[in-house]
Amino acid sequence: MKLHTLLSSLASYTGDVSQNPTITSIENDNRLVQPGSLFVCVKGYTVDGHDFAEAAVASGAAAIVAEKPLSLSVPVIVVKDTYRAMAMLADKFYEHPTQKLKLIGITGTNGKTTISHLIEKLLSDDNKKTGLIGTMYTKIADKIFETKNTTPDSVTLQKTFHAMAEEGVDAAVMEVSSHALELGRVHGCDYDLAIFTNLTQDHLDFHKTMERYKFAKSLLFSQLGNAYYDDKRKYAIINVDDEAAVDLISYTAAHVVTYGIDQDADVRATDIEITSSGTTFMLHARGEKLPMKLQLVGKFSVYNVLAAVAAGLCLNLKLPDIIASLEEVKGVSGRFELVNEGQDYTVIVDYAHTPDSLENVMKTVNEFAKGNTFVVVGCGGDRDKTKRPIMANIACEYATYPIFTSDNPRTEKPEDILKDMEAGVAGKSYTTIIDRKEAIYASIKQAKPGDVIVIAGKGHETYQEIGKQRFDFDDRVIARQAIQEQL
Ligand SMILES: CC(=O)N[C@H]1[C@@H](OP(=O)(O)OP(=O)(O)OC[C@H]2O[C@@H](n3ccc(=O)[nH]c3=O)[C@H](O)[C@@H]2O)O[C@H](CO)[C@@H](O)[C@@H]1O[C@H](C)C(=O)N[C@@H](C)C(=O)N[C@H](CCC(=O)O)C(=O)O
Ligand SMILES: Nc1ncnc2c1ncn2[C@@H]1O[C@H](COP(=O)(O)OP(=O)(O)OP(=O)(O)O)[C@@H](O)[C@H]1O
Ligand SMILES: N[C@H](CCC[C@H](N)C(=O)O)C(=O)O
Ligand SMILES: [Mg+2]
Repeated sequence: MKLHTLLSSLASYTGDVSQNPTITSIENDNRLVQPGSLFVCVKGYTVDGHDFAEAAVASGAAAIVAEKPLSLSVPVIVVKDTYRAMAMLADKFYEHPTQKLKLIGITGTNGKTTISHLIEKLLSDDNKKTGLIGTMYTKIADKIFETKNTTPDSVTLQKTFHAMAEEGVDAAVMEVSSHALELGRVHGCDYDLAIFTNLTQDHLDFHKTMERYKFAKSLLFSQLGNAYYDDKRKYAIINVDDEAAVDLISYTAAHVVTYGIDQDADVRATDIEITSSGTTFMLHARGEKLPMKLQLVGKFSVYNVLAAVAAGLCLNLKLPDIIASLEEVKGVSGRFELVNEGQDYTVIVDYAHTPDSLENVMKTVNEFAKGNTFVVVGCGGDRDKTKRPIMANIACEYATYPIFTSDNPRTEKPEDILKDMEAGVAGKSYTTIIDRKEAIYASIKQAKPGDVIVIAGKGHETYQEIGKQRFDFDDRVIARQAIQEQL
């Protein structure tokens, strides 16, 4: 694409654009620049991309987008905000890919990965070709690609949508993290449905206050737009049991569909019954009242299913088909995943890494545990420190035997993270075992018939990040080994 054509996506810029080179790709990392690339200089949290502009030109960059004039041999286009400009340029370069498919965005503290998989199942059961972008991977039809972030940067994102459109994908479902919203990674995405799960404490290291965190989430709903044409309706699907709902509804001009359990809602569950193997409830939607029998466990799973039902209805699927598809779902990898080697106690690996998710999971297991409960839990390094004592407190409140251990310490000292956790539970009874493998083994060695062990925080992760290195580590594999050694 010619530079001038690409620049038509920007509302304003300065700089000498007398040359009009052909642009072959957009990059924000100089190490990926090829001859003909447009290099966008982004001020990051670690380094400033402007410092790599010269290196980008040396690698063949045909033009630079920056926030200040730079003296270089190629055109330098100066904009106020390179994050925002990069998203617009990427959308243009990849020919507005999100206008070529249905796009469903899910935001909220917990439940995004789960709901995205539920909706993908609804769509593929309706014979649609699907795409998925989220914490575990990016999926284009049947092909799976590794991802670094839950929501990638805008160039990777638009490139992925372009690949989806080329592959003939009908609908893409994606997790939209609050970081992505705050950093404008999703500017330029044309969403058809936006879903809000819940807002509870996480990521305060990044957003600083809950108000600011809520504001970031709200950006998805203000971005949704207000097209009311019958073939391009926009829907905001909102959990009304969460107190942020009122604000989020006020930010959108799209159609609003609510879901909930405690409050009256367009899609609602009543008469919920939870066992260790599933959940039943009555589903109320569009004037109908139908029973549902899930293989997923817990009240939080009912919320996720209600969000998926609401999405299915907005996508014009039939209620009986939606119910049949969702009743088939056995679970999502690392979310309330049972490790069953025939032992007479229950072992659950779950991705709870926030206070709210830990509390939900522990409340759920307490509803069916016949014996004692254990929780093996840690907190991630280089992340919100204020959630550490709260999570420790929840562990002590809901488990008979809380065991504190390491999650992904990253560049922090594991001992320091554990000290932050312990600060929340002075005088309470708990055990601390720094090594996660030893902690898992300790819980399994002590388990008696009827007990429930929850191994929380890492779910599907197959690594442990210590320092800047990732080591092979899978809670499910370790738990299985430990159980077998006891049998
Ligand atoms: C705080 C944050 O979001 N950081 C993201 C950010 O990194 P950064 O600001 O540190 O980037 P940087 O290293 O300073 O580099 C600045 C610029 O210089 C460029 N550069 C850098 C070095 C070089 O040699 N050459 C070069 O050109 C970089 O490509 C970049 O454009 O930009 C990177 C590239 O897009 C992201 O991968 C990175 O996410 C890091 C890995 C991260 O941990 N992010 C987390 C906090 C995050 O975003 N999490 C959310 C939510 C998860 C959830 O739902 O719970 C997510 O969406 O994943
Ligand atoms: N609707 C929900 N409400 C509260 N907790 C939930 C809900 N759904 C799932 N959880 C809990 O949160 C954990 C993470 O779920 P999931 O991966 O679906 O959320 P996420 O929003 O994608 O998380 P992340 O921000 O890490 O991407 C689960 O393992 C479970 O403990
Ligand atoms: N997307 C979340 C995942 C946290 C998972 C947990 N195991 C941790 O490392 O803190 C984050 O990056 O904050
Ligand atoms: Mg996720």
